[in-house]
Amino acid sequence: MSTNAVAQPTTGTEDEAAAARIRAMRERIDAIDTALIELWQERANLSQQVGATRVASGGTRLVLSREREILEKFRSELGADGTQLALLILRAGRGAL
Ligand SMILES: C=C(O[C@@H]1C=C(C(=O)O)C=C[C@H]1O)C(=O)O
Repeated sequence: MSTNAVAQPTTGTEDEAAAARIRAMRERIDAIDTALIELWQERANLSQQVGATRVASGGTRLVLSREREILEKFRSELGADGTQLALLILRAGRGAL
């Protein structure tokens, strides 16, 4: 390896055919992770804008009935992990209370 070579994460197998398949699947995983991060940030920004718009018009920062709907949607699609994920998503959109 030359001194400028970038270290690649190991595939965890010595089998070259399996390693090639793993590398290909990891490309898609990396693309999904990038999309998730972008969507996470876009959603948090939108959620904060909704809250600011509502407060500026005399409303409340949060609407708990709407948050319950979102929690239920994630729970029904993803089970208990969905509930935990939705709680994190909602928290990201709140910013500093
Ligand atoms: C974004 C909103 O404001 C708040 C944030 C929510 C969210 O992040 O989904 C949901 C309800 C509100 O507590 C909204 O009312 O839609």
